[in-house]
Amino acid sequence: MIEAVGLTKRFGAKTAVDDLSFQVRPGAVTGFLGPNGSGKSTTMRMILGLDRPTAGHVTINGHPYRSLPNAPRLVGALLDAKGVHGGRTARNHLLSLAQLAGIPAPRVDEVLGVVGLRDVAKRRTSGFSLGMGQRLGIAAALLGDPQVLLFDEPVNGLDPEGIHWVRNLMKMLAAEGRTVFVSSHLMSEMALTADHLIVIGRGRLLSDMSVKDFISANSADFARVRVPEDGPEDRQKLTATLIEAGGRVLSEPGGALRVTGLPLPRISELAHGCDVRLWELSPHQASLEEAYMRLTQGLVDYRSTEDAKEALAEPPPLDAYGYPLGSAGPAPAEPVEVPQEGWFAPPPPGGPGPAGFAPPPGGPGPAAVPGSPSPVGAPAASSLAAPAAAPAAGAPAVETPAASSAEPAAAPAAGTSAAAGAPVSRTPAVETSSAVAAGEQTSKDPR
Ligand SMILES: Nc1ncnc2c1ncn2[C@@H]1O[C@H](COP(=O)(O)OP(=O)(O)OP(=O)(O)O)[C@@H](O)[C@H]1O
Repeated sequence: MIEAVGLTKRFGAKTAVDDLSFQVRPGAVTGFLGPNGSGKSTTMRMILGLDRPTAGHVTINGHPYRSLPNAPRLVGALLDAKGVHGGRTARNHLLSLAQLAGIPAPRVDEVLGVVGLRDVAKRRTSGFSLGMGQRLGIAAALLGDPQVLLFDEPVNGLDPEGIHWVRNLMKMLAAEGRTVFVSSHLMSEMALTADHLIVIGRGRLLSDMSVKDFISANSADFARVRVPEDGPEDRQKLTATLIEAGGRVLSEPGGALRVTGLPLPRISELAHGCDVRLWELSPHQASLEEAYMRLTQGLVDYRSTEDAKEALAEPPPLDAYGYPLGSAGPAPAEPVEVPQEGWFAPPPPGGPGPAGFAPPPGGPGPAAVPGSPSPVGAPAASSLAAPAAAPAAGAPAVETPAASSAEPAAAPAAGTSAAAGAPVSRTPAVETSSAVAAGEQTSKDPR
């Protein structure tokens, strides 16, 4: 089990990880989600002893990584698939890691087979594609047959077959009782792979719950209602009736109505009562992506300039459910259009989130992006506070090499699977432990 308590990391004035406490339990795949720059990699690096926490601590099976007896056999990690020495063959790369960790050579061939790289085992890694590099990184993580596995964006660059393979691998590792902690930006993939989610935003914990609970806590189920296309007046009549009965009605691009607040049988009765035929009445649940976007949309640091322009728009006044005022007004009413971003999720019943699910202090909280429904009282136009075009300006001084040397001098057992994920051998001549920490330290984009 991985346990973080009050974990905090500051880089100069920048707080990358802020008082984070969570547990990652064995026997499940735990997804680690958060917008770009929210502190996922930094958290993983602290778990692996590659960054020293400014405050708090994190342990694996009760010990800090650096105090673990036989760490390479207990913990495996993929942090940066590009962190391999391009002049070496895949097999030699793994062999060197295995030797450093006291792992017998036959295991190298075994993991090469597991990740599907046996045929290219004798090729130099400099010629590897992104996907092949990912597979090699995963092989390195698996080398010690560890009980605890960390993967930072493992499906990056993989083709659909590769993504499917990683999904099954993660599930299989968890089913064997291992602790699997995996970060990803691919929500659809996370929805299929993870059992549990830890979501952070600007370094702070936003959510720690099962995927199912996360979706229902951050979005509402809705009914899709479709009337015959030749009856616009029927659509209007039904909309007015549904709103009058207490429903919330949004209009989807294809002409269907998205209804929340009324159970399906009630919608059916109301339609019958106002003599409107239905072509569709179906229950729907928001996707993980929609629920995630709803939770984190106010906490995104880096946004496209188009979105930034959008942020200049005045948000519409909203009612207590987070819908634009007027959508629940007296009949006749036109349904309000579903926002077109493609990720709109209706807010959960009763407010912006579950009890105890508070947005970080000072943060805009969920649903604060103008143009999309948000709960009353949520600070608006938060993205103005974090201009997309100037991430570097907002970033504090990147930790200098001198400052980096304040990091633990000895990296976690070089040659462990964890170190394998780091650029251990980026420079052929420099393969010392401290090079691992220093190399990783500077490998991040100075965002
Ligand atoms: N060595 C460093 N020096 C200064 N700032 C850093 C350093 N490493 C990370 N940061 C900053 O800390 C914040 C968190 O970065 P981190 O890489 O942990 O985020 P992330 O969630 O992994 O992002 P992504 O999803 O883009 O990989 C960012 O603002 C980043 O710029």
